[in-house]
Amino acid sequence: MLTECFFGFLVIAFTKWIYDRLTQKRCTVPGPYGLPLIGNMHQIIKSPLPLLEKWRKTYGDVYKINVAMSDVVVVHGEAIYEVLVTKSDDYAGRPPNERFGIVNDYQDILTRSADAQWKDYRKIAHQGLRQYGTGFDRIEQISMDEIQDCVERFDREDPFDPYEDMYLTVANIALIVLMGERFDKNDDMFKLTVKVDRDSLRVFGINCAYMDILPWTMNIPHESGRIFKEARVGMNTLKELCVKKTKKTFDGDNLRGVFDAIFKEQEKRKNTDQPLSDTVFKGISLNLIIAAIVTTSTALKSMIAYLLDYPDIQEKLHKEIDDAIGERIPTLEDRKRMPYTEAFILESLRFMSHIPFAIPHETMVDVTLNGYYIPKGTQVWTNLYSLHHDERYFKSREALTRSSMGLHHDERYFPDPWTFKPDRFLDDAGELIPTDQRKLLMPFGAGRRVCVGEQMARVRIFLFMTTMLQRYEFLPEKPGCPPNYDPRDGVMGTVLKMKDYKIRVKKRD
Ligand code: HEM
Repeated sequence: MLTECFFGFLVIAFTKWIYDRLTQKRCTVPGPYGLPLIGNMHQIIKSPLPLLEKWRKTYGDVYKINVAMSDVVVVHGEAIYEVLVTKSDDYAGRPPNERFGIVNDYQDILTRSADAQWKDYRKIAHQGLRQYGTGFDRIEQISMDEIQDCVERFDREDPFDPYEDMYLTVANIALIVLMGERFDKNDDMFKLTVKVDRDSLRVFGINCAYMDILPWTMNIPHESGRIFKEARVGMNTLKELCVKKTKKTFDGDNLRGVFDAIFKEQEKRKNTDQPLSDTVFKGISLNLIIAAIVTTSTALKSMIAYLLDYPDIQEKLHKEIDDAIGERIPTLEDRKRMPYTEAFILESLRFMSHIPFAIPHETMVDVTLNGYYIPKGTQVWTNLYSLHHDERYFKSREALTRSSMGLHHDERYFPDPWTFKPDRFLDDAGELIPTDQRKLLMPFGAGRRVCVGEQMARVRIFLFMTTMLQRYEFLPEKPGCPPNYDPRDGVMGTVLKMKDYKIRVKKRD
């Protein structure tokens, strides 16, 4: 029966493929040939980053591959700026793939194409996050307690892997910010959050992309199918729990976190012509949880690794912290007076580019990009990883500034985009170069679909890093042997991570 279904599916899929090719106005973007049905999927599953770079060199900044029977236009270089920023509206769709559907049936921010509802969902999330940024002093206090506890646990003699501790701390901080509550690591809510986060990472990785064309494989008993099922059940339970718990304990005079702010908005909209349904509330809640944890914790993991190889950079960070903060607890206000630390964070986000292709976009109308015709409904990947290591822009501060201002950018300097160099984001006076001069740095994406949690992530990273560096000097497990933090050797899943490593710490006087 299973075999018959499979062959039945192949015949239908093949007929559709032929039909599409004969009837549609074709995308004129060039690209490598793939196999029937699976396209180039078998090639990119193994190590997509170097392969996409190879194709860029062959076909140019805009080329087409085929993944799971869909054309995917891959964009590199400054064309990314056109896709994400200058013609943002035209590219602000999301492909309606099967895996996206399990998040909340497209009734959420992350997976929904840009329409009036999506705009409204983003507004609701922003309102909540903004209130947190300005109003919730208590949250800052509890988050800092959580970070301090984590940093306290680093006080060990033996070498240790800092990641798990940081990951759990970031997860708890996300829950504090969103729900206004600090959870015990053994609390069911906390354990479920961590499980959903880890399962979704596996489900949305490139090696589960085949489920988009073979959705029935989600239901057959095999390893990925099992994870998929667990992820779906976990997500449903978690979002249900978040909304139920928020409503049950809500006190309008004492907003505890972002979900309270969203619930308040829901109450306000009751009996209006724009109500906020529980389904959407759940979708937004789940988005904010799953997007917040692994991104921020993997970023912290790489940041510590760079310090181990660059004692001089670590020394500059220590000095800035000593001068600007001293021994008191770091605060958000300190960021303004700490350009070197900010440059270090920007360079770290550039260097690893943790979400290498952003999240897939889709064209909302027929478009022309670099002279090629791309029909409405085509999937588009913006290769931020490649952009952030593109020698045309990241070889020197001058090149970055010039290209960001739209001036010529094709001179060849010595290649150093693979060198970790916070100074590239500082001017001659040691101040952070203005945002409009680093437009091609887009670790959070840009334009209409820019990351909703950018500010929250940057604040968390700043507070975490300054608290750790205030207390310790970070050293490699074996003197003179820092871990391999080269992104080209990173582990590629939904996010790009470096491999695990151990550190030693020395308490600072
Ligand atoms: C270092 C941490 C983070 C990085 C590097 C990061 C990066 C990104 C990127 C590249 C995108 C895709 C943009 C696009 O589709 O073009 C994105 C989207 C998103 N991020 Fe983040 N993110 C981080 C942290 C967070 C946090 C803390 C939250 C929530 C509190 C969050 C919530 C979201 C949401 C909801 C979207 C979807 C936006 C949309 O589809 O309109 N992210 N992020």
